[in-house]
Order: sequence, then structure tokens, then C-alpha cells
Amino acid sequence: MSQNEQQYLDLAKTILETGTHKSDRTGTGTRSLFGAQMRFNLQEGFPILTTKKVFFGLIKSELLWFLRGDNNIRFLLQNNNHIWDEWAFKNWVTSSEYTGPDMTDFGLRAQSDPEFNQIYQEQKSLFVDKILNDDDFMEKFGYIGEVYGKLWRDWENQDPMDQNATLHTDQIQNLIDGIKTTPDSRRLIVSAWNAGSTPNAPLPSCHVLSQFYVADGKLSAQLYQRSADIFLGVPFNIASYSLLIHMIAAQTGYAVGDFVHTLGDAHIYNNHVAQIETQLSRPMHPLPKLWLNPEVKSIFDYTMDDIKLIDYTSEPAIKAPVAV
Ligand SMILES: Nc1nc(=O)c2c([nH]1)NC[C@@H]1CN(c3ccc(C(=O)N[C@@H](CCC(=O)O)C(=O)O)cc3)CN21
Ligand SMILES: O=c1ccn([C@H]2C[C@H](O)[C@@H](COP(=O)(O)O)O2)c(=O)[nH]1
Repeated sequence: MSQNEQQYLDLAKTILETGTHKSDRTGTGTRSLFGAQMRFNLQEGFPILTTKKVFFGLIKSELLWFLRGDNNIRFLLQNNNHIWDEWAFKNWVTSSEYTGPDMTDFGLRAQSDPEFNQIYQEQKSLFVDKILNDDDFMEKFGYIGEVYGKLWRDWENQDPMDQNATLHTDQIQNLIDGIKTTPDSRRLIVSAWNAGSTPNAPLPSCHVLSQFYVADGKLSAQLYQRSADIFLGVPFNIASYSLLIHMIAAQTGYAVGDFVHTLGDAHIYNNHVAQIETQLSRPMHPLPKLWLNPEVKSIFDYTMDDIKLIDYTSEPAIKAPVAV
């Protein structure tokens, strides 16, 4: 039995049983707990859930997208990954250039009104087609703002020594260099929260700050996640950061240690309760292993085919609506 997965199931159960009923930005309603921590020992196996199928391809393409420094959804769409569509779509339908059917509150209305849902799905697939095929449209409406990828690879700020110069910081390259040259450092930090610009993004970064740590020949990391959708987002976040630790460990010559996952507002949406109860009633399977192509010599050169899960068996996927 995997202690790694058990912690997730225990946290979900605690939130179901003791969480505060709390309204939220999306209008869905949640049960919420403030402050929680899980620790995944990456030596135990790769911590992807086995009590439901988690689509690892989506996790890989999202992480490669962050590592490209990309904050335009075209790359995701090219990889058949639609997990960010709604937030770029929201920008489009609230812009003055959108003249189609009214999309106010599309996330909630699509769940309760089948007729509207059909119109919404049509508009979304037109949007996706245009992001993929129309460069001008993609440049205007494909971006999700100053979050993750952009801040990881190209954090811009004014040079304090020269008013007319802008500094560009590659936090991931600095992190790799830092781990190689000063592994004892307590400053191995990646931030995805620029207080000036991030709050204006369609969805301000949820995984806000991570710290890396080297001891006993092993690389660990801790993530502070300000807001955590326990059923849909957190399984992705656990696998994504675990994959990132493996990739950075491979590039810096360390074994993998722990992924420590610290959550702020940890919530289960009211329309995920039945799904999580189903999941809690299921058996666990042994955790898979991760394979990374050892020929890859830079963190920025991994492709989809260089990353594989070995022996992933799980219970079937469970569908749930995402709160927009
Ligand atoms: N409410 C909410 N929860 C999130 O987890 C979340 C957001 N919003 N907004 C931005 C990103 C996008 N993320 C998402 C979005 C959707 C799924 C999702 O629907 N996952 C399905 C599979 C989807 C598919 O096959 O395309 C799942 O079963 O895991 C997961 C993560 C994580 N984030
Ligand atoms: O990586 C992610 C991204 C998003 N989420 C969830 C957490 C919340 O349910 C929403 C964001 O809503 P806010 O009102 O901005 O907090 O998305 C996640 O769990 N993981």
C-alpha cells in the first residue's frame, strides 16, 4: 500500500468530514480547510494517483510548456491538452472583439443548461481552432498572463541601477546553476507570483513558490500552493512537481528525495463530492516508476517521448466539471 497516495486520500476525507462550507469566486461552493501538508517520498515510486486514472500526457505537456517559458495555450493545444482552454476563452469572450452569443458565466451555465452547453462547446471549439490556425488571433487571445512559464523563464524587472534597462531573469537556469554550485544554499527559490502583474492574470498562479533542497545526495522540493482544488488540480500538481524534481535531479546528478506539498485553501468543490466519495471507496495499486531519457543533457531539451511512466495501473478515470 502506498503511504504517498494514502496521505492524499486522508486529506480528502478530512476535508469532506471537517471542511468549512465556504463560497468561492466561481460560484460553485466548496468545503475548505486552511493549511495542510503532504510529504511524498519519491524513492517509494512515482506519486501519481492509482485510485483514479490521471492523464500523465497532460501533466508532461503542461510542465514542458512551463519550462519553455510559454504562456500561450497554442503549444498545449498542439499537444491535445485542453486543461487551460477556459481561462484563455474567458479573455476572448469578455473582449470587445467578441460578437458571438452571450457567454456570461459560461462555466456555471454550461453545467445546468444543456442547450447553452451546446452553444458554448461550439464557441469554444471555434476559439481553439483559431488559436491553432490564426497567428494574429493567437497573439491576441492565446495568452494567460504573467504566470508560471513566463515568470519561471523570463521574469522582467527594471534594473535598479539603470532606469532605462530591463532585467530578464531565468529562474530555472539560476536554480540549476545554484544546485550545482551551492547545493547547501537556502535560497534555491522559484517564485511564480509577481505582485505587480500576476493578480491581473485570467487565473493568478496557484503554485506560487517552490524551494529546492539538497541533502544526503538527494534533491527535494517544497511547494506552497495558495489554492488547491483537491479533486482535479492537486493530482496534477503532485505529479507535475514530482516530475520536475526528477528532471532537475537528473540534470544536476542527484537522486530524488521528497516532494513536500503545502496547501493554503485546500478545497473540495460541492460538485466533486460524489466523485471523491467514489474514489475513496476504491483500492490502491502499486505506484509506477518514472523513466527519463538519460541522453537528454539540458532541462530545456526534454520532449514528450523522453518522459515515460512504467507500469502505471489504476482504477478508471472519474469525470468532474472544472470550476471556472
Ligand atoms: N477550478 C480549477 N481547478 C484546477 O485544478 C485548475 C483550474 N481551475 N484552472 C487552471 C488549471 C487547469 N487545471 C486543470 C484543469 C482541468 C483538469 C481536468 O479536467 N482534468 C481531468 C481530465 C481532463 C481531460 O481529459 O482533458 C481529470 O480527470 O483529471 C485538470 C487540471 C488545473 N487548474
Ligand atoms: O495548478 C492549479 C491551478 C489551479 N488550481 C485550482 C485551485 C482553485 O480551485 C482554482 C483557482 O481559483 P482561485 O479563485 O484563483 O483560487 O484553481 C489548482 O488546484 N491547481
